[in-house]
Amino acid sequence: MYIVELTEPTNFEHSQRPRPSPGAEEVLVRMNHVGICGSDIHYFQHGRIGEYVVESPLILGHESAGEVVAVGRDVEHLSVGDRVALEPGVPCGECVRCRTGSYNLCPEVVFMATPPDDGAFAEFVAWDADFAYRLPASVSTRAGALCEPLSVGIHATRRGEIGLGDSVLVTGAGPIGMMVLKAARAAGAGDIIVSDVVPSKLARAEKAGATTTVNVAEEDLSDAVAAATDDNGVDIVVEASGAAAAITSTTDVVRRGGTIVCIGLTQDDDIPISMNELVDKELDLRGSFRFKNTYSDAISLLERGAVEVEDIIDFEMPMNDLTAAFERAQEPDVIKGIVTVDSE
Ligand SMILES: NC(=O)c1ccc[n+]([C@@H]2O[C@H](COP(=O)([O-])OP(=O)(O)OC[C@H]3O[C@@H](n4cnc5c(N)ncnc54)[C@H](O)[C@@H]3O)[C@@H](O)[C@H]2O)c1
Ligand SMILES: C[C@@H](O)[C@H](N)C(=O)O
Repeated sequence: MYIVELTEPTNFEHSQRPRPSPGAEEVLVRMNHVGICGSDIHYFQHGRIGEYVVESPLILGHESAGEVVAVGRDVEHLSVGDRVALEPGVPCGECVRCRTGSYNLCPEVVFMATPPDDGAFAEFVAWDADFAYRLPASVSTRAGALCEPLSVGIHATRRGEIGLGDSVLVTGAGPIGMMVLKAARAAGAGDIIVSDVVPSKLARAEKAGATTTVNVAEEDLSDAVAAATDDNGVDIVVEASGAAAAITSTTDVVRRGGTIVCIGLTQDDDIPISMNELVDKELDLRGSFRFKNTYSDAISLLERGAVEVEDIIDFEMPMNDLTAAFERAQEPDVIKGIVTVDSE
């Protein structure tokens, strides 16, 4: 089968590998669409993210969907021909985190495109059938691939307990911030303010339902949030930029008794947060890591038309042009690039 591997920073090699056979509890999926995520780009540029280092050739890509072409003997809920979205992390199922319902925190998880685990820029992927979700006829494999970032948005929305009428600030209108915006809207949030530094992204956030947008390169975030909330601050801030300034501002722009959810990962771990505001305003500060139990809900939201995801896509390019696709995905206006997987 045709695969593309990252062999060293900025170098993809196109090659062939034997087609895998599905294990008893696996399905073999012929990939159709794979999204390019910021973490793929980071591995492509630097060959590492923190302690995760690409030490041997690695297949990137973890936002994926395709068609089942073979099923293992113990798989009953999927059949050849089903179109599926693949949840990219398969937890061990046995550790205390898995057994207590937080499988997204399993330290033994096999997560696509996180060294040493291969991802989905491959013609075929054999995957645990419990983490392959059938797509209804109305949901494309393009949208199925985007169930992954949508899942990040759903999980953060749940971490923030965002509900009916809540006012929300989402910092960052990249793919993750856009998915938080969409999940928060679907959860019934009221005013949703979105900040970024790229005007075209803010325009797209507005089109996707942001009630206020703030270009923090030109406007003061605190002033803009105060103006939009009668000086109260928002009920919930979801930090989805990883930018130090945005992280530091969270305690200022949230209301007394409000909640801050941090999704953004940063290059610099040493970012100031006001402890006095945290205590005096009695804030809840919560991390949000990947997702759990989100895929079925993501697919249901898509099927019912409660959430649209394809509007974040800027371009689609074939896997045999993967380097060009990764270069294009780094352009400042781009939110999401999708790769179509064909035989070479
Ligand atoms: N916790 C998780 O499970 C998880 C999952 C995926 C991504 N992430 C992290 O979430 C963050 C967002 O991911 P992404 O793929 O959307 O990244 P991205 O880089 O595509 O988007 C970040 C956006 O933030 C904007 N930005 C820059 N400075 C800003 C500022 N001061 N205020 C507001 N916006 C600003 C950028 O212009 C960009 O549009 C990254 O840090 C990523 O590593 C975390
Ligand atoms: C969750 C996923 O999108 C993220 N890039 C990760 O590797 O954790």
